[in-house]
Amino acid sequence: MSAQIINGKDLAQELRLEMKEEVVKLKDTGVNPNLTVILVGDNPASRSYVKGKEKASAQVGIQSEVIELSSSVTEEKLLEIIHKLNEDPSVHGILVQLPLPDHIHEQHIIEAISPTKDVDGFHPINIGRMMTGQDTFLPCTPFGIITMLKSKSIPIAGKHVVIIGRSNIVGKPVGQLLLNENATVTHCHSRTSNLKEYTTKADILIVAIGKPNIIDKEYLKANAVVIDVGINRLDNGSLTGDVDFDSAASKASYITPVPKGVGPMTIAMLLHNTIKAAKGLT
Ligand SMILES: Nc1nc(=O)c2c([nH]1)NC[C@@H]1CN(c3ccc(C(=O)N[C@@H](CCC(=O)O)C(=O)O)cc3)C=[N+]21
Repeated sequence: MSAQIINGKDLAQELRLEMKEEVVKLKDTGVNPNLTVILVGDNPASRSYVKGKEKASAQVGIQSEVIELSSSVTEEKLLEIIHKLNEDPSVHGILVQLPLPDHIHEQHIIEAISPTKDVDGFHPINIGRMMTGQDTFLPCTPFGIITMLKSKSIPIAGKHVVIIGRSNIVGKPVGQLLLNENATVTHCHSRTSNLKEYTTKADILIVAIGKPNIIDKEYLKANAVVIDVGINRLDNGSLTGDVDFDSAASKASYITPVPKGVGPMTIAMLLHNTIKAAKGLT
């Protein structure tokens, strides 16, 4: 193995310690940062992510509330709850855990959250601000990825970044953020023909496919930086990424593991956004 591991768990811990001090100062000014999470239904994965958010919030002194709703809740009822939270000055950040049940239109929910409390960075206003390079809430996973690259002083400007995946929460925004950092960005996806032709030209490869261990060293250029955004739960209960870690690590210069990679950074950036919201900065 030759690659250096970018440990997101350790970096997230460092960031939480810094944020903890910031929260102490905020509290001295009479502001108690609050993140309210809405969890609909009882998908075990969603529940476990929400637990992670609660634990991380507690560590930095952010008050977190979880509103649990039955999977049969109506869209109307969910919208009503969001409107109340929008009006509540003690709530700084609102996060509706995705995915939602099929009878609820995700986009209606995302657009109902006040852009000033949208700590996920999913509201079209905040996406538009991100696209035009303005200060706003950045989507947590892309923001976490950029923070990991910067933590190792990995150059971005002028580098060729290839992204596999085009979701609204990872693939599209991470490309935009890296473009803002002056990278040359290529987006690949399920309809890309001859994927390897692109990935083997990547200085930085970001993998967000959702299939366990499918990207190995054959897809890499020598000394590439590999960021694995996949979170796949295997039948034996273990968690694995989209990248075949051992194979890729033998050829890459830097690589993120799963677990302890991008996941914990996503949560750290959510806390960052909540503090930003509590300061009233957007
Ligand atoms: N509105 C919304 N915002 C989200 O940010 C959001 C969401 N919905 N829905 C689900 C996805 C997924 N997600 C993760 C966050 C942390 C870990 C994480 O910390 N993972 C640990 C392992 C956790 C474990 O062991 O289960 C790790 O990779 O080391 C994973 C996944 C946030 N999401």
